[in-house]
Amino acid sequence: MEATFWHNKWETNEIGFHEKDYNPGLTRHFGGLGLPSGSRVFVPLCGKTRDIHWLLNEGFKVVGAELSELAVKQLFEELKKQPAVEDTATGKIYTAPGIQVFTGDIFQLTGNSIGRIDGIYDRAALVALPYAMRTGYAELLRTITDTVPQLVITFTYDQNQMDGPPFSVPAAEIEVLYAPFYQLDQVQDSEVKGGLKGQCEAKVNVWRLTPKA
Ligand SMILES: C[S@@+](CC[C@H](N)C(=O)[O-])C[C@H]1O[C@@H](n2cnc3c(N)ncnc32)[C@H](O)[C@@H]1O
Repeated sequence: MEATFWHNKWETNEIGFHEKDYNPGLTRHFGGLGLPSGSRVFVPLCGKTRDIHWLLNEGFKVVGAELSELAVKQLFEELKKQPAVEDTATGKIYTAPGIQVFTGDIFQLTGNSIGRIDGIYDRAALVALPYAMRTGYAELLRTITDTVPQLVITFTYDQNQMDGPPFSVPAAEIEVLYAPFYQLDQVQDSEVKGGLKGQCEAKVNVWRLTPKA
């Protein structure tokens, strides 16, 4: 998707992807990554997800990446945290105790810029990207985080019935993207109640990715 697509979504408040409650896949399965409290968790394409509140409450440190500065401002307001804002060549960095969010295109990030990462939480990030971008995205995550454990939440549905985002990312694609580097465990495979966007039958899948030794 073009950046303008997402900026427009935030400006018009068409953010149906934003969940009011913590994602059940996160609360049920994040512990399975085995990350100790205090670990730095990368949340790519983070929007203003409430899941960041949960991670912080659980004692994790959060590093986010988000294109829309409007989303990032709302995130900090809702967290009731006053950020320090630093201007860099690739975008602004919002920082407050326990959290740092990089605004701008995630593909501009490097391992040096984000620092050490211990785990990744991907909800509505991989599935937000069209097929042509997903290989580059998976490679980017591995490169800038040194192949750390991930919890990845995806949807599967008949892509002929509906356009993304969110896109359908079937198990076979998860295997192509991640199996060379990770042991894959599908820890949840459940129906989306009422269908995706109320339009088509879909499943929500939660994947635990454990780095291969
Ligand atoms: C479907 S939303 C999911 C947001 C969040 N993960 C959640 O669960 O609510 C995808 C988000 O990715 C952001 N985004 C899209 N392309 C991006 C890019 N290239 N770099 C950084 N953020 C991007 C959008 O602005 C949007 O907030």
